[in-house]
Amino acid sequence: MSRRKPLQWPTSVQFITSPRYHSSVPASLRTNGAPPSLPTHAINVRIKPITDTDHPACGQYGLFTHKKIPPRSHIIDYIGEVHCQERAESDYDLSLYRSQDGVNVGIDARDMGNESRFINDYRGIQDKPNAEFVEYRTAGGEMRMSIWTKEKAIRKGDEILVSYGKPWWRGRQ
Ligand SMILES: C[S@@+](CC[C@H](N)C(=O)[O-])C[C@H]1O[C@@H](n2cnc3c(N)ncnc32)[C@H](O)[C@@H]1O
Repeated sequence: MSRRKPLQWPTSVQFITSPRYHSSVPASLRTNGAPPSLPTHAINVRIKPITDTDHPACGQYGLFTHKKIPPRSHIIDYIGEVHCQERAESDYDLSLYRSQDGVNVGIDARDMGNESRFINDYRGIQDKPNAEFVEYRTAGGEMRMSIWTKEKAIRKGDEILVSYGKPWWRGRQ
């Protein structure tokens, strides 16, 4: 489905609404073209610049709710370039899965992605994350990473915050 670019979308990043496969991904690990079972985009979120000087990502962007999102609800899929490379230099790369034959598959939203690439880590902002990553498989068998609210609703206007995990931060020390 084609969609208009969200407000605040950076010109240097391609806005995409379905995963792109890098040539490093073997055909056996690619989509079979079946549609996703969950929407890959979110209508209840907005990308906003962070101007609060107490926020550790001040000067960057974050993703905020535009409407209250109930507990245990799908917010958005993490969409980007699916690859089987080492991309330690990308701050937008997350691990999707490790195949049975030991191939690591990642999703890198540095150069292309959707609104989910603006979700910050909770550290230094809130006591705990209000959202979490959840892996799932589409009806066609394609692995996806999605972001869901946790046990509490996220209020309208709040920043969506996940945990990137300790290894992510260790890799940047
Ligand atoms: C996936 S991006 C998140 C979106 C980013 N803020 C932006 O505007 O593009 C990850 C980067 O956001 C920043 N970031 C996210 N959470 C942070 C936090 N809790 N403290 C400091 N920086 C954070 C770091 O620069 C990190 O490399």
